[in-house]
Amino acid sequence: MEELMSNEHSTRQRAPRSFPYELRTFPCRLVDGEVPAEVSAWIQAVALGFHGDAPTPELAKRYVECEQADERMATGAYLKDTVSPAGAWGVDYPVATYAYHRKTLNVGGGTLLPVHQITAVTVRPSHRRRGLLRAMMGSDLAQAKAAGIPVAALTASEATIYGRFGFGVATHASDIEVNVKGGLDFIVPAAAEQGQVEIADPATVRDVHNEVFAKVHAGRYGSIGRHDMYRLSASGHGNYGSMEPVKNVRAALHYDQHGAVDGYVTYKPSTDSSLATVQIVDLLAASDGAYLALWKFLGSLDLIEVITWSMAPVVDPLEWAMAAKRRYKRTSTEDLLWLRILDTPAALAARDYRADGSLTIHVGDPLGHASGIFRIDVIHGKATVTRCPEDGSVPFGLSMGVSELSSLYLGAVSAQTLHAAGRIREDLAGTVAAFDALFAAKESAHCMTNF
Ligand SMILES: CC(=O)SCCNC(=O)CCNC(=O)[C@H](O)C(C)(C)COP(=O)(O)OP(=O)(O)OC[C@H]1O[C@@H](n2cnc3c(N)ncnc32)[C@H](O)[C@@H]1OP(=O)(O)O
Repeated sequence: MEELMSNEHSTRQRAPRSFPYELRTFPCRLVDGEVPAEVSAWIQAVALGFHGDAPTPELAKRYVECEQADERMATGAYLKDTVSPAGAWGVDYPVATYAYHRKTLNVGGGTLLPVHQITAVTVRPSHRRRGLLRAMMGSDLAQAKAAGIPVAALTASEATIYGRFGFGVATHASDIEVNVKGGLDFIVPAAAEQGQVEIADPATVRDVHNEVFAKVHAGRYGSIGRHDMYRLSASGHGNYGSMEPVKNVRAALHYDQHGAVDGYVTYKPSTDSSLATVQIVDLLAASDGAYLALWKFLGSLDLIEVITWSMAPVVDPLEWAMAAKRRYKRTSTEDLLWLRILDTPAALAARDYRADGSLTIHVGDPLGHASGIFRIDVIHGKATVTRCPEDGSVPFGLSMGVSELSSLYLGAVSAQTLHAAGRIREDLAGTVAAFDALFAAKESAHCMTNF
């Protein structure tokens, strides 16, 4: 709390610094079937920032085909009123990149909330720490707010960058290793025997991906939309580094009792282990039965001792379904989805609530978008959120920053824990407990999408 307040203070006090850049935003799309020069230079700058290979023109074209399906908008920061030294990249190459696409976030109760997904953030090493990220983020969040988008989201390369802009960790994912030597036994075998699992060509996963993901996304609290490249990377048909099919990716589909595909797993042999290890590339399941059946299938792979997965849910039914719980090892758990509330009343009203009640909170936001005093009244699980005057006439029970509210939003952490961490202040006794009772989620949020 103190830190958030001091951030707010330091933002206001920041001395003006020279900013010899111009920000330009443009759609990432083909024109007359070709990659425009501006988009091509932007793609090269992104690859530089993430230490990737320089994309060939063919590869760049495939990227853009995906990105235009997402209606992705790119921003570049360009040096103005100058020329580049001889031999260096010209001023047509952006010194910083940033992009967004807009999809939806499952906030419970069947609601898919519009969300502004930020990605491809890079700053050229020779221009870092001069305020380029701050400038791009500030202008983009303001435009997303003005466009009526209630929440922004990203997945972060480093955990220390985005809190200052109001983002908070909203979901986690675990790296797991499941020992399947001799097969996987389940406490209730029938739970893993629903529907049918059969091997398929990975190209089939590429083709059914969007349909299967839509089913999973609609039912999975915390799920965020996937960009078009996902159907390629999930099926081993390409990624931002290459569009060459990965030859050792295998696939199995799950069919429900009506024969409809409602899940799949893609997997490949792991390269970094002496054990007979298989690594899950992607696993989607629209029902608990499909999920366990796909794991039972993985357990039946002969010659394999260990299955690894880097996107397992933090609360994983598999762990509790297995006869030998100790054969499930969670090797690490990290933040995955970061959210940033832009419109507090809209975001809080969209959420699903399990209990009724009322409370009033104060939210601080260094960028101003989400700040204010808000009264939350939940009746029959639906919230009405009212902005209150900030003239001292309305008492509030809790004070927090927008980063904290964004972490509380889907239940990644409780108010009690953030209070114990010194990050929220209880202004009226009992409000921390009241907040947790009101915001308790019926399940643990899980996001299956890295972007
Ligand atoms: C959503 C995504 O795309 S995640 C991928 C992010 N990109 C990368 O990791 C690629 C490599 N890194 C970079 O390109 C750059 O270093 C960036 C984008 C992380 C930062 O860009 P910069 O232009 O240097 O940041 P900028 O000068 O605007 O700094 C803004 C603030 O963030 C802080 N900051 C910037 N980078 C970091 C970092 N890696 N760790 C901690 N703090 C950081 C700065 O100190 C500054 O703080 P202040 O304004 O509170 O004083």
